[in-house]
Amino acid sequence: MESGAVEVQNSSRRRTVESNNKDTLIKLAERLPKAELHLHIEGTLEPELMFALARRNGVPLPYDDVEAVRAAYQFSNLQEFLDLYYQGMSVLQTEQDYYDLTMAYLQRVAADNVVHTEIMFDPQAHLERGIAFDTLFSGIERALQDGEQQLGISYRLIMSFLRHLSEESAFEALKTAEPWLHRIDAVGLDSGEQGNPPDRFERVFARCRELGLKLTAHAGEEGPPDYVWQAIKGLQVERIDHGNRALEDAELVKALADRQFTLTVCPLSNLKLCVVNDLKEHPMLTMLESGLNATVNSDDPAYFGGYVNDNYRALIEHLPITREQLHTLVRNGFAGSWLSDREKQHHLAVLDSMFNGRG
Ligand SMILES: Nc1ncnc2[nH]cnc12
Ligand SMILES: [Zn+2]
Repeated sequence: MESGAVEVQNSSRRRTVESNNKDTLIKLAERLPKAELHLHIEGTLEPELMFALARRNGVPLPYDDVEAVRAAYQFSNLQEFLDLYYQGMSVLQTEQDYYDLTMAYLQRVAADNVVHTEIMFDPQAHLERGIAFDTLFSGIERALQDGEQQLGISYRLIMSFLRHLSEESAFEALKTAEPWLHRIDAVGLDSGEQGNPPDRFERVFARCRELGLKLTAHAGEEGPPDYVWQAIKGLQVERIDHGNRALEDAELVKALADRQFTLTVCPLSNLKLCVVNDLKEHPMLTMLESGLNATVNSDDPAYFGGYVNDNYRALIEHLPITREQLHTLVRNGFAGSWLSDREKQHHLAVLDSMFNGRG
């Protein structure tokens, strides 16, 4: 055979081997037990449920059908998504609506082998529509309790403050939540990042710390590395949600790596919101190679086209990720969770044995 033809044959064989390896890795990722640490429950509202709840509650929707809703999910930045996200959640009115929303998410991720989830909810977005805290909280919590019993998915609850609103509004939400605080594990900070620096929320986060709540914040999704510094120094968070833009500041990367911060990274969200232009350019492997404890999460799966396994699959398809790196990512999910040390050790041991071929 001509040497050119041999080369073509070799390179096509190489591609087949690579794609077989990727398929094997995807199948492994799908069946591994996983933790999800970055999930907005309101972002799990699938168009079908949105329509069902709109009908149930007599809420008008500006769409003719579910296809029209899906077609509208084209975003060029975070704010364009947030506008539809806040509009979509207007169909949530009763305790049963919040239950149905949460249970649908749990049933969906049980199929992805998620065994632990730490979910965020945005109370201000519901309180300002006249929904009582008890209504939303009871529905979400009842589904989480049923999910734990029926599906074996453990959970933690994160109450998130909306950063486009004032710190005073965050304090009001905290006051409203007081009777339920012993059933809430952590607080977070989300919504439009640009122009809404973490510093503005230092006092409310200090108060939450005093109350014994754990702390996290979205930072470095669209906002500059300085917002990540503010989150770790000013708010004194224990985790960073997203953190992509931390990579622009070598000193910050070193600080996050030295202090073993967990970053809750969301690949399909990053693609949909144009934080990255192509998944081939996603910084996940750079994060791992820089010693950052990155994890894989879905953020708002109903809006971004995928749940946890879809995010793993997308990463494996687009990046030269190794089996060891997959192991690290799934491990980081449990290690960075707010499970007890004993629970973490249990999950990590199961995971390690699956990777070592004994699972
Ligand atoms: N990706 C995201 N960033 C900031 N706030 C959000 N609220 C829901 N999803 C969000
Ligand atoms: Zn988020």
